[in-house]
Amino acid sequence: NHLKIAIKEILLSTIQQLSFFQRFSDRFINFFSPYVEINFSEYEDYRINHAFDPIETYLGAKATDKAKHLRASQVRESKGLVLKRDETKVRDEYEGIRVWWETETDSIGFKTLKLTFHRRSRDIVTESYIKYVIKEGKSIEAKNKKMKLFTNNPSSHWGSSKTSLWRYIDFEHPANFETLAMDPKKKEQILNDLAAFSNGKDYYKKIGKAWKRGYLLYGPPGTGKSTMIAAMANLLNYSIYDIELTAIQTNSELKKLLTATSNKSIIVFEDIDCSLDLTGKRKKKERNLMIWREDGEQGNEENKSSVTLSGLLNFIDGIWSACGQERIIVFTTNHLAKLDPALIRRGRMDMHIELSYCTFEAFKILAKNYLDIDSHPLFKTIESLMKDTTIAPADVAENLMKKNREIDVDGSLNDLVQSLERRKKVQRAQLDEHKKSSYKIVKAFRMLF
Ligand SMILES: Nc1ncnc2c1ncn2[C@@H]1O[C@H](COP(=O)(O)OP(=O)(O)OP(=O)(O)O)[C@@H](O)[C@H]1O
Ligand SMILES: [Mg+2]
Repeated sequence: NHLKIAIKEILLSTIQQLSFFQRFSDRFINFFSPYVEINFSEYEDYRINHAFDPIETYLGAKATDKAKHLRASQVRESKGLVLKRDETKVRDEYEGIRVWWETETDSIGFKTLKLTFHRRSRDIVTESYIKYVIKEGKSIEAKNKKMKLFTNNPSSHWGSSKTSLWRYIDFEHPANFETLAMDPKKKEQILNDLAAFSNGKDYYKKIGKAWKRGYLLYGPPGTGKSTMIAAMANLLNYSIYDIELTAIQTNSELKKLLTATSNKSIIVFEDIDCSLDLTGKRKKKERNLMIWREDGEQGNEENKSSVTLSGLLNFIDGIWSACGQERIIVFTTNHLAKLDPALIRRGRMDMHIELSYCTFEAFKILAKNYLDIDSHPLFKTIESLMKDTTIAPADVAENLMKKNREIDVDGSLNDLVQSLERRKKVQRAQLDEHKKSSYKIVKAFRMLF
Protein backbone atom coordinates (compact mmCIF):
# COMPACT_ATOMS: atom_id res chain seq x y z
CA ASN A 1 0.00 0.00 0.00
CA HIS A 2 2.78 2.41 0.92
CA LEU A 3 4.43 1.62 -2.33
CA LYS A 4 1.16 2.29 -4.20
CA ILE A 5 0.70 5.66 -2.49
CA ALA A 6 4.31 6.59 -3.18
CA ILE A 7 3.95 5.70 -6.89
CA LYS A 8 0.69 7.67 -7.11
CA GLU A 9 2.34 10.72 -5.58
CA ILE A 10 5.29 10.45 -7.89
CA LEU A 11 2.97 10.15 -10.86
CA LEU A 12 0.87 13.11 -9.76
CA SER A 13 3.85 15.35 -9.26
CA THR A 14 5.28 14.25 -12.60
CA ILE A 15 1.98 15.13 -14.30
CA GLN A 16 1.95 18.50 -12.56
CA GLN A 17 5.48 19.14 -13.61
CA LEU A 18 4.70 18.05 -17.12
CA SER A 19 1.64 20.27 -17.39
CA PHE A 20 3.64 23.13 -15.92
CA PHE A 21 6.33 22.41 -18.43
CA GLN A 22 3.71 22.14 -21.17
CA ARG A 23 2.23 25.54 -20.26
CA PHE A 24 5.65 27.02 -20.04
CA SER A 25 6.67 25.53 -23.36
CA ASP A 26 3.40 26.76 -24.98
CA ARG A 27 4.16 30.26 -23.80
CA PHE A 28 7.73 29.88 -24.82
CA ILE A 29 6.73 28.74 -28.31
CA ASN A 30 4.03 31.40 -28.56
CA PHE A 31 6.50 34.01 -27.49
CA PHE A 32 8.96 33.02 -30.14
CA SER A 33 6.45 31.82 -32.76
CA PRO A 34 6.35 34.14 -35.72
CA TYR A 35 2.65 33.43 -36.32
CA VAL A 36 -0.43 35.24 -35.07
CA GLU A 37 -3.92 33.79 -34.98
CA ILE A 38 -7.31 35.53 -35.02
CA ASN A 39 -10.56 33.64 -34.47
CA PHE A 40 -13.92 34.63 -35.87
CA SER A 41 -16.71 32.65 -34.22
CA GLU A 42 -20.19 32.37 -35.60
CA TYR A 43 -21.57 33.59 -32.27
CA GLU A 44 -19.98 35.85 -29.68
CA ASP A 45 -21.65 35.83 -26.25
CA TYR A 46 -24.81 34.35 -27.77
CA ARG A 47 -25.00 37.12 -30.36
CA ILE A 48 -24.48 36.77 -34.09
CA ASN A 49 -21.04 37.82 -35.21
CA HIS A 50 -21.82 39.89 -38.30
CA ALA A 51 -18.31 39.49 -39.68
CA PHE A 52 -18.67 35.72 -39.88
CA ASP A 53 -21.03 35.32 -42.84
CA PRO A 54 -19.23 37.66 -45.25
CA ILE A 55 -15.88 36.05 -44.41
CA GLU A 56 -17.30 32.58 -44.95
CA THR A 57 -18.80 33.68 -48.28
CA TYR A 58 -15.48 35.18 -49.33
CA LEU A 59 -13.61 32.01 -48.42
CA GLY A 60 -16.29 29.89 -50.09
CA ALA A 61 -15.80 31.73 -53.35
CA LYS A 62 -12.03 31.81 -53.02
CA ALA A 63 -9.90 29.59 -55.16
CA THR A 64 -12.72 27.44 -56.43
CA ASP A 65 -10.56 26.81 -59.45
CA LYS A 66 -7.87 25.17 -57.35
CA ALA A 67 -10.00 23.37 -54.78
CA LYS A 68 -10.59 19.70 -55.31
CA HIS A 69 -13.94 19.43 -53.55
CA LEU A 70 -16.65 21.77 -54.71
CA ARG A 71 -20.27 22.24 -53.82
CA ALA A 72 -22.60 23.57 -56.50
CA SER A 73 -25.90 25.35 -56.05
CA GLN A 74 -28.14 27.52 -58.14
CA VAL A 75 -29.65 30.29 -56.10
CA ARG A 76 -31.68 31.84 -58.87
CA GLU A 77 -32.89 30.15 -61.99
CA SER A 78 -31.83 33.14 -64.06
CA LYS A 79 -28.31 33.05 -62.68
CA GLY A 80 -25.62 30.48 -63.26
CA LEU A 81 -24.38 27.86 -60.86
CA VAL A 82 -22.63 29.09 -57.75
CA LEU A 83 -19.57 27.01 -56.98
CA LYS A 84 -18.21 26.87 -53.46
CA ARG A 85 -15.09 25.43 -52.00
CA ASP A 86 -15.90 22.46 -49.81
CA GLU A 87 -12.57 22.20 -47.99
CA THR A 88 -11.70 23.44 -44.55
CA LYS A 89 -8.38 25.11 -45.34
CA VAL A 90 -7.73 28.04 -47.63
CA ARG A 91 -4.56 29.94 -48.42
CA ASP A 92 -4.94 33.53 -49.47
CA GLU A 93 -2.63 36.27 -50.67
CA TYR A 94 -3.12 39.97 -50.31
CA GLU A 95 -0.71 42.76 -51.21
CA GLY A 96 2.19 40.35 -51.21
CA ILE A 97 1.44 38.75 -47.83
CA ARG A 98 0.24 35.23 -47.18
CA VAL A 99 -2.46 34.15 -44.78
CA TRP A 100 -4.12 30.84 -43.94
CA TRP A 101 -7.73 30.26 -43.02
CA GLU A 102 -9.07 27.17 -41.33
CA THR A 103 -12.65 26.28 -40.48
CA GLU A 104 -13.23 24.50 -37.19
CA THR A 105 -16.56 23.11 -36.07
CA ASP A 106 -17.25 22.48 -32.38
CA SER A 107 -19.27 19.62 -30.91
CA ILE A 108 -22.59 21.52 -31.17
CA GLY A 109 -21.98 22.48 -34.77
CA PHE A 110 -20.92 26.12 -34.33
CA LYS A 111 -18.13 27.16 -36.61
CA THR A 112 -15.02 29.24 -36.03
CA LEU A 113 -12.84 30.65 -38.77
CA LYS A 114 -9.20 30.72 -37.77
CA LEU A 115 -6.94 33.20 -39.53
CA THR A 116 -3.19 32.65 -39.25
CA PHE A 117 -0.54 35.01 -40.56
CA HIS A 118 3.04 36.05 -39.96
CA ARG A 119 3.73 38.57 -37.21
CA ARG A 120 5.28 41.03 -39.62
CA SER A 121 2.01 41.20 -41.65
CA ARG A 122 0.05 42.15 -38.57
CA ASP A 123 -0.61 45.76 -39.57
CA ILE A 124 -1.74 44.97 -43.10
CA VAL A 125 -4.00 42.15 -41.89
CA THR A 126 -5.68 44.02 -39.07
CA GLU A 127 -5.92 47.35 -40.82
CA SER A 128 -6.84 46.45 -44.35
CA TYR A 129 -6.99 42.73 -45.18
CA ILE A 130 -9.88 41.86 -42.85
CA LYS A 131 -11.87 44.89 -44.01
CA TYR A 132 -11.23 43.88 -47.59
CA VAL A 133 -12.41 40.31 -46.97
CA ILE A 134 -15.63 41.48 -45.29
CA LYS A 135 -16.37 43.96 -48.08
CA GLU A 136 -15.72 41.40 -50.82
CA GLY A 137 -17.83 38.82 -48.99
CA LYS A 138 -20.72 41.24 -48.68
CA SER A 139 -20.62 42.11 -52.35
CA ILE A 140 -20.58 38.41 -53.31
CA GLU A 141 -23.51 37.87 -50.94
CA ALA A 142 -25.41 40.71 -52.61
CA LYS A 143 -24.74 39.30 -56.07
CA ASN A 144 -25.94 35.83 -55.18
CA LYS A 145 -28.73 36.95 -52.91
CA LYS A 146 -32.05 35.27 -53.48
CA MET A 147 -34.51 38.04 -54.02
CA LYS A 148 -37.82 37.65 -52.28
CA LEU A 149 -41.29 38.97 -52.79
CA PHE A 150 -42.97 39.58 -49.44
CA THR A 151 -46.66 40.09 -48.76
CA ASN A 152 -48.02 40.96 -45.34
CA ASN A 153 -50.14 38.44 -43.46
CA PRO A 154 -53.45 39.64 -41.99
CA SER A 155 -52.68 41.17 -38.60
CA SER A 156 -55.03 38.69 -36.90
CA HIS A 157 -52.57 35.93 -37.85
CA TRP A 158 -49.49 37.59 -36.40
CA GLY A 159 -47.68 35.71 -33.68
CA SER A 160 -44.98 36.95 -31.39
CA SER A 161 -42.13 36.55 -33.84
CA LYS A 162 -41.25 39.01 -36.58
CA THR A 163 -41.31 36.26 -39.18
CA SER A 164 -45.07 35.82 -38.85
CA LEU A 165 -45.72 39.32 -40.19
CA TRP A 166 -44.68 38.59 -43.74
CA ARG A 167 -44.91 35.59 -46.03
CA TYR A 168 -42.70 35.33 -49.08
CA ILE A 169 -41.91 33.57 -52.29
CA ASP A 170 -38.68 33.68 -54.29
CA PHE A 171 -38.77 36.60 -56.66
CA GLU A 172 -38.07 35.52 -60.22
CA HIS A 173 -39.42 38.21 -62.53
CA PRO A 174 -37.75 38.65 -65.92
CA ALA A 175 -38.49 42.40 -66.16
CA ASN A 176 -35.54 44.67 -66.81
CA PHE A 177 -34.94 48.22 -67.93
CA GLU A 178 -33.74 47.24 -71.42
CA THR A 179 -37.06 45.67 -72.32
CA LEU A 180 -39.15 48.33 -70.61
CA ALA A 181 -40.81 50.42 -73.30
CA MET A 182 -40.68 54.09 -72.40
CA ASP A 183 -39.04 57.34 -73.38
CA PRO A 184 -35.28 56.61 -73.50
CA LYS A 185 -34.38 59.95 -71.87
CA LYS A 186 -36.74 59.35 -68.98
CA LYS A 187 -35.38 55.84 -68.60
CA GLU A 188 -31.82 57.16 -68.45
CA GLN A 189 -32.84 59.67 -65.79
CA ILE A 190 -34.41 56.96 -63.63
CA LEU A 191 -31.40 54.66 -64.04
CA ASN A 192 -29.05 57.47 -62.98
CA ASP A 193 -31.21 58.25 -59.99
CA LEU A 194 -31.26 54.62 -58.88
CA ALA A 195 -27.50 54.29 -59.32
CA ALA A 196 -26.89 57.46 -57.29
CA PHE A 197 -29.16 56.14 -54.57
CA SER A 198 -27.64 52.70 -54.28
CA ASN A 199 -24.09 54.10 -54.17
CA GLY A 200 -25.08 56.95 -51.89
CA LYS A 201 -24.29 55.56 -48.44
CA ASP A 202 -21.67 58.18 -47.61
CA TYR A 203 -23.64 60.99 -49.19
CA TYR A 204 -26.78 60.31 -47.15
CA LYS A 205 -24.65 60.07 -44.03
CA LYS A 206 -22.97 63.36 -44.82
CA ILE A 207 -26.21 65.28 -45.35
CA GLY A 208 -27.79 63.62 -42.31
CA LYS A 209 -30.74 62.11 -44.13
CA ALA A 210 -32.13 58.59 -43.83
CA TRP A 211 -30.92 56.47 -46.72
CA LYS A 212 -34.17 56.05 -48.57
CA ARG A 213 -35.86 57.29 -51.69
CA GLY A 214 -39.47 57.59 -52.71
CA TYR A 215 -40.87 57.12 -56.20
CA LEU A 216 -44.39 57.80 -57.32
CA LEU A 217 -45.32 55.88 -60.47
CA TYR A 218 -48.47 57.06 -62.13
CA GLY A 219 -50.27 56.35 -65.38
CA PRO A 220 -53.17 54.42 -66.89
CA PRO A 221 -53.52 50.63 -66.43
CA GLY A 222 -51.10 48.47 -68.41
CA THR A 223 -48.42 51.09 -68.90
CA GLY A 224 -45.71 49.28 -66.97
CA LYS A 225 -45.83 50.51 -63.37
CA SER A 226 -45.63 47.08 -61.78
CA THR A 227 -43.15 46.00 -64.45
CA MET A 228 -40.91 48.92 -63.55
CA ILE A 229 -40.91 47.95 -59.87
CA ALA A 230 -39.77 44.45 -60.84
CA ALA A 231 -37.10 45.95 -63.11
CA MET A 232 -35.86 48.14 -60.23
CA ALA A 233 -35.62 45.11 -57.95
CA ASN A 234 -33.70 43.15 -60.58
CA LEU A 235 -31.35 46.04 -61.25
CA LEU A 236 -30.44 46.64 -57.61
CA ASN A 237 -30.87 43.08 -56.34
CA TYR A 238 -33.41 44.26 -53.76
CA SER A 239 -36.31 42.30 -52.32
CA ILE A 240 -39.85 43.61 -52.67
CA TYR A 241 -42.31 44.16 -49.82
CA ASP A 242 -45.77 44.50 -51.31
CA ILE A 243 -47.98 46.06 -48.64
CA GLU A 244 -51.63 45.10 -48.67
CA LEU A 245 -53.25 47.80 -46.58
CA THR A 246 -56.58 46.01 -46.13
CA ALA A 247 -54.84 43.28 -44.12
CA ILE A 248 -53.89 45.69 -41.34
CA GLN A 249 -55.98 47.64 -38.91
CA THR A 250 -54.03 50.42 -37.28
CA ASN A 251 -51.08 52.77 -37.68
CA SER A 252 -49.14 50.84 -35.08
CA GLU A 253 -49.57 47.65 -37.11
CA LEU A 254 -48.29 49.48 -40.14
CA LYS A 255 -45.30 50.62 -38.11
CA LYS A 256 -44.62 47.06 -36.96
CA LEU A 257 -44.73 45.83 -40.54
CA LEU A 258 -42.42 48.49 -41.85
CA THR A 259 -39.87 48.10 -39.12
CA ALA A 260 -39.73 44.37 -39.84
CA THR A 261 -38.56 44.95 -43.41
CA SER A 262 -34.93 44.33 -44.24
CA ASN A 263 -32.27 46.54 -45.77
CA LYS A 264 -31.94 46.75 -49.53
CA SER A 265 -35.61 46.46 -50.21
CA ILE A 266 -38.40 48.13 -52.14
CA ILE A 267 -41.56 48.79 -50.17
CA VAL A 268 -44.54 49.00 -52.48
CA PHE A 269 -47.97 50.53 -51.98
CA GLU A 270 -49.91 49.69 -55.15
CA ASP A 271 -53.01 51.61 -56.32
CA ILE A 272 -52.79 54.06 -53.48
CA ASP A 273 -55.74 56.06 -54.84
CA CYS A 274 -58.06 53.13 -54.20
CA SER A 275 -56.84 52.72 -50.65
CA LEU A 276 -58.64 52.48 -47.39
CA ASP A 277 -61.90 54.17 -46.69
CA LEU A 278 -63.24 54.54 -43.16
CA THR A 279 -64.35 50.93 -42.87
CA GLY A 280 -60.96 49.67 -43.89
CA LYS A 281 -62.23 47.88 -46.97
CA ARG A 282 -60.08 48.49 -49.94
CA LYS A 283 -62.13 49.95 -52.72
CA LYS A 284 -60.15 48.25 -55.41
CA LYS A 285 -60.34 49.97 -58.76
CA GLU A 286 -63.29 52.09 -57.71
CA ARG A 287 -62.49 55.46 -59.01
CA ASN A 288 -64.11 57.50 -56.26
CA LEU A 289 -62.15 60.07 -54.33
CA MET A 290 -60.08 58.56 -51.63
CA ILE A 291 -60.92 59.42 -48.09
CA TRP A 292 -58.01 59.47 -45.74
CA ARG A 293 -58.41 60.25 -42.09
CA GLU A 294 -55.77 62.62 -40.85
CA ASP A 295 -56.80 62.28 -37.21
CA GLY A 296 -55.13 59.02 -36.25
CA GLU A 297 -56.88 56.34 -34.29
CA GLN A 298 -59.28 58.36 -32.18
CA GLY A 299 -61.94 58.62 -34.87
CA ASN A 300 -65.32 57.07 -35.22
CA GLU A 301 -65.68 54.25 -32.67
CA GLU A 302 -67.54 51.97 -35.08
CA ASN A 303 -64.71 51.94 -37.52
CA LYS A 304 -61.86 50.02 -36.01
CA SER A 305 -59.61 50.15 -39.04
CA SER A 306 -57.67 53.33 -39.12
CA VAL A 307 -54.50 53.20 -41.06
CA THR A 308 -54.23 56.86 -41.79
CA LEU A 309 -52.47 59.12 -44.15
CA SER A 310 -50.63 60.73 -41.26
CA GLY A 311 -49.48 57.29 -40.09
CA LEU A 312 -48.06 56.59 -43.48
CA LEU A 313 -46.48 60.00 -43.84
CA ASN A 314 -44.75 59.67 -40.49
CA PHE A 315 -42.77 56.77 -41.84
CA ILE A 316 -41.95 58.42 -45.08
CA ASP A 317 -40.75 61.46 -43.20
CA GLY A 318 -38.23 59.37 -41.40
CA ILE A 319 -39.53 58.61 -37.92
CA TRP A 320 -38.31 55.10 -38.60
CA SER A 321 -35.04 56.26 -40.05
CA ALA A 322 -33.20 54.93 -37.04
CA CYS A 323 -34.08 51.38 -37.98
CA GLY A 324 -34.65 51.82 -41.67
CA GLN A 325 -31.69 52.18 -43.97
CA GLU A 326 -31.37 51.69 -47.69
CA ARG A 327 -34.99 51.42 -48.62
CA ILE A 328 -36.95 52.47 -51.65
CA ILE A 329 -40.61 53.32 -51.22
CA VAL A 330 -42.84 53.14 -54.28
CA PHE A 331 -46.41 54.31 -54.60
CA THR A 332 -48.40 53.55 -57.73
CA THR A 333 -51.62 55.11 -58.88
CA ASN A 334 -53.77 55.35 -61.98
CA HIS A 335 -55.05 58.79 -60.96
CA LEU A 336 -52.52 61.32 -59.83
CA ALA A 337 -55.14 64.03 -59.34
CA LYS A 338 -56.98 61.94 -56.77
CA LEU A 339 -54.06 61.69 -54.39
CA ASP A 340 -53.84 63.91 -51.37
CA PRO A 341 -51.23 66.59 -52.11
CA ALA A 342 -49.67 65.92 -48.70
CA LEU A 343 -48.75 62.43 -49.81
CA ILE A 344 -46.99 63.40 -52.96
CA ARG A 345 -45.33 66.68 -52.17
CA ARG A 346 -41.70 66.84 -53.26
CA GLY A 347 -39.34 65.68 -50.59
CA ARG A 348 -41.67 62.93 -49.59
CA MET A 349 -41.76 61.36 -53.00
CA ASP A 350 -38.41 62.24 -54.49
CA MET A 351 -39.32 61.47 -58.06
CA HIS A 352 -42.62 61.45 -59.89
CA ILE A 353 -42.51 59.10 -62.86
CA GLU A 354 -45.23 59.13 -65.44
CA LEU A 355 -45.81 55.95 -67.41
CA SER A 356 -48.03 56.86 -70.26
CA TYR A 357 -49.66 55.43 -73.35
CA CYS A 358 -47.40 53.88 -75.93
CA THR A 359 -45.45 56.27 -78.10
CA PHE A 360 -43.83 55.25 -81.35
CA GLU A 361 -40.42 55.22 -79.61
CA ALA A 362 -41.77 52.84 -76.96
CA PHE A 363 -43.40 50.70 -79.66
CA LYS A 364 -40.01 50.25 -81.34
CA ILE A 365 -38.61 48.80 -78.10
CA LEU A 366 -41.56 46.40 -77.89
CA ALA A 367 -41.15 45.40 -81.56
CA LYS A 368 -37.50 44.63 -80.87
CA ASN A 369 -38.38 42.61 -77.73
CA TYR A 370 -41.24 40.63 -79.17
CA LEU A 371 -40.51 40.38 -82.90
CA ASP A 372 -36.79 41.07 -83.01
CA ILE A 373 -37.13 43.71 -85.72
CA ASP A 374 -35.88 47.31 -86.01
CA SER A 375 -37.94 48.35 -89.00
CA HIS A 376 -40.80 47.22 -91.21
CA PRO A 377 -42.91 48.79 -93.97
CA LEU A 378 -45.88 48.94 -91.54
CA PHE A 379 -43.95 51.09 -89.02
CA LYS A 380 -44.96 54.30 -90.84
CA THR A 381 -48.68 53.44 -90.63
CA ILE A 382 -48.31 52.51 -86.97
CA GLU A 383 -46.47 55.76 -86.23
CA SER A 384 -49.20 57.90 -87.73
CA LEU A 385 -51.99 55.87 -86.07
CA MET A 386 -50.27 56.20 -82.68
CA LYS A 387 -50.35 59.98 -83.02
CA ASP A 388 -54.15 59.93 -83.31
CA THR A 389 -55.03 57.36 -80.69
CA THR A 390 -54.01 56.05 -77.29
CA ILE A 391 -53.01 52.48 -76.56
CA ALA A 392 -51.31 51.05 -73.45
CA PRO A 393 -48.02 49.17 -73.92
CA ALA A 394 -49.75 46.10 -72.43
CA ASP A 395 -52.25 46.14 -75.32
CA VAL A 396 -49.49 46.59 -77.89
CA ALA A 397 -47.62 43.68 -76.31
CA GLU A 398 -50.76 41.56 -76.50
CA ASN A 399 -50.83 42.01 -80.29
CA LEU A 400 -47.15 41.25 -80.68
CA MET A 401 -47.18 38.01 -78.72
CA LYS A 402 -46.40 34.76 -80.48
CA LYS A 403 -49.33 33.16 -82.21
CA ASN A 404 -49.49 29.36 -82.33
CA ARG A 405 -46.05 29.37 -80.70
CA GLU A 406 -44.44 31.11 -83.67
CA ILE A 407 -43.28 34.63 -84.28
CA ASP A 408 -45.33 36.04 -87.14
CA VAL A 409 -44.03 39.55 -87.84
CA ASP A 410 -46.50 40.51 -90.59
CA GLY A 411 -49.47 38.96 -88.82
CA SER A 412 -48.68 40.63 -85.48
CA LEU A 413 -48.13 44.07 -87.02
CA ASN A 414 -51.33 43.77 -89.03
CA ASP A 415 -53.21 42.84 -85.85
CA LEU A 416 -51.77 45.92 -84.18
CA VAL A 417 -52.75 48.18 -87.08
CA GLN A 418 -56.31 46.84 -86.97
CA SER A 419 -56.49 47.24 -83.21
CA LEU A 420 -55.23 50.84 -83.51
CA GLU A 421 -57.79 51.61 -86.23
CA ARG A 422 -60.62 50.22 -84.10
CA ARG A 423 -59.48 52.31 -81.17
CA LYS A 424 -59.22 55.37 -83.32
CA LYS A 425 -62.84 54.95 -84.42
CA VAL A 426 -64.12 54.37 -80.89
CA GLN A 427 -62.10 57.24 -79.43
CA ARG A 428 -63.26 59.59 -82.20
CA ALA A 429 -66.89 58.59 -81.59
CA GLN A 430 -66.44 59.22 -77.86
CA LEU A 431 -64.91 62.61 -78.58
CA ASP A 432 -67.79 63.54 -80.86
CA GLU A 433 -70.27 62.40 -78.22
CA HIS A 434 -68.47 64.48 -75.63
CA LYS A 435 -68.45 67.53 -77.90
CA LYS A 436 -72.15 67.08 -78.63
CA SER A 437 -73.12 66.87 -74.97
CA SER A 438 -71.01 69.91 -74.03
CA TYR A 439 -72.62 71.78 -76.92
CA LYS A 440 -76.06 70.79 -75.59
CA ILE A 441 -75.18 72.04 -72.09
CA VAL A 442 -73.89 75.37 -73.44
CA LYS A 443 -77.05 75.71 -75.51
CA ALA A 444 -79.28 74.98 -72.50
CA PHE A 445 -77.43 77.60 -70.43
CA ARG A 446 -77.84 80.14 -73.17
CA MET A 447 -81.59 79.48 -73.29
CA LEU A 448 -81.86 79.81 -69.51
CA PHE A 449 -80.03 83.12 -69.22
N1 LIG B 1 -43.77 50.04 -70.66
C1 LIG B 1 -43.83 48.72 -70.88
N2 LIG B 1 -42.79 48.08 -71.42
C2 LIG B 1 -42.85 46.76 -71.64
N3 LIG B 1 -43.89 45.99 -71.35
C3 LIG B 1 -44.95 46.57 -70.81
C4 LIG B 1 -44.97 47.97 -70.53
N4 LIG B 1 -46.14 48.28 -69.98
C5 LIG B 1 -46.83 47.14 -69.91
N5 LIG B 1 -46.13 46.11 -70.39
C6 LIG B 1 -46.60 44.71 -70.47
O1 LIG B 1 -47.93 44.68 -70.00
C7 LIG B 1 -48.10 43.89 -68.85
C8 LIG B 1 -48.89 44.65 -67.78
O2 LIG B 1 -48.15 45.77 -67.32
P1 LIG B 1 -48.06 46.23 -65.79
O3 LIG B 1 -48.66 45.20 -64.91
O4 LIG B 1 -46.68 46.63 -65.50
O5 LIG B 1 -49.02 47.49 -65.84
P2 LIG B 1 -49.42 48.50 -64.68
O6 LIG B 1 -49.06 49.87 -65.15
O7 LIG B 1 -48.86 48.03 -63.39
O8 LIG B 1 -51.00 48.37 -64.69
P3 LIG B 1 -52.06 48.57 -63.48
O9 LIG B 1 -52.24 50.04 -63.32
O10 LIG B 1 -53.29 47.91 -63.98
O11 LIG B 1 -51.48 47.91 -62.28
C9 LIG B 1 -46.72 43.54 -68.38
O12 LIG B 1 -46.64 42.22 -68.01
C10 LIG B 1 -45.81 43.82 -69.56
O13 LIG B 1 -45.56 42.65 -70.25
MG1 LIG C 1 -49.73 47.30 -61.63
